[in-house]
Amino acid sequence: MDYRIDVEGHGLLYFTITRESKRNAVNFQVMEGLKKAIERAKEDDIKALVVTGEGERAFCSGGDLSEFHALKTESEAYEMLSKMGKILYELATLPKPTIALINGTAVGGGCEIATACDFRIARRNTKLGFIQGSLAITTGWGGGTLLLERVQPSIGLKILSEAAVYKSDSLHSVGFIDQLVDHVNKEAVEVFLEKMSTIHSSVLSAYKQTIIRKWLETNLYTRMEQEMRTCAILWEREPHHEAVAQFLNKKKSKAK
Ligand SMILES: CC[C@@H](C(=O)O)C(=O)SCCNC(=O)CCNC(=O)[C@H](O)C(C)(C)COP(=O)(O)OP(=O)(O)OC[C@H]1O[C@@H](n2cnc3c(N)ncnc32)[C@H](O)[C@@H]1OP(=O)(O)O
Repeated sequence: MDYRIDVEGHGLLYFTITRESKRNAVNFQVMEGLKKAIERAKEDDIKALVVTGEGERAFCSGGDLSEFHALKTESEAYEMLSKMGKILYELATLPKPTIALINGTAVGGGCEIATACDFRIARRNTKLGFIQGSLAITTGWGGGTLLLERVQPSIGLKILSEAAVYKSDSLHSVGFIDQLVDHVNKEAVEVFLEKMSTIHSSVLSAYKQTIIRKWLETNLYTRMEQEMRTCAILWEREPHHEAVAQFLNKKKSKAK
């Protein structure tokens, strides 16, 4: 199984990607798992959903390039991108607090998953980057649109356009990371939620609904879907296939 769903004390539901050797890259099984976790999190006994990755090296390295490299055309790419895009929209609009517990490197779609959560707790000095630009594509799971909802637009646009890898500390200073910690563990989540957990869940849900209402009025899903379409167009083009081949060839030459 490429993921785990655990319910911890205090009604916290943890979704963990368990593909440490692949830096917790997202394949179709992980997508299905995240969808299940979101459905489970809607039940009354769950107060908050936490998304994380197994091990200390990576939170998530984005889409599994060895698996998704087989998708060549715009429509093949759109099918995959929109599948995950819909899941990230569901995650963003879950009427309960959601937290990305960033235990290690988060790049590409890994940053999109983190952005779909309400809050981000990250290990100090961890690397994060919306690196899609370096693969000649844009964000494709709706995470670029969500980033522009989370941080000041000029900062979000700079982060997306540079396609660079930043330290968690610098993304904390621009408000993308909510809490830096030395040790990424369940205690860090409990400390972060300490005050919130004393508040009745109907109040937390009502506050979350205020942001969801704004997103409904500003057609968030339509904007995310436009991002998926744009990414699919770029995906089909040669520069993207060349960039992915370069990553996969590096892997082959490392193995020699
Ligand atoms: C597809 C959706 C799209 C979106 O809409 O957002 C994206 O997500 S695009 C972005 C895709 N992701 C990437 O380009 C990241 C690729 N990975 C890396 O740059 C690095 O692996 C890392 C994440 C910075 C970690 O570096 P390091 O700790 O040095 O590990 P290795 O590079 O040696 O990787 C170990 C192992 O894991 C495999 N791996 C890592 N990331 C992916 C991935 N995204 N897809 C598939 N496989 C991945 C890597 O190939 C190594 O495998 P082995 O050689 O078999 O050990």
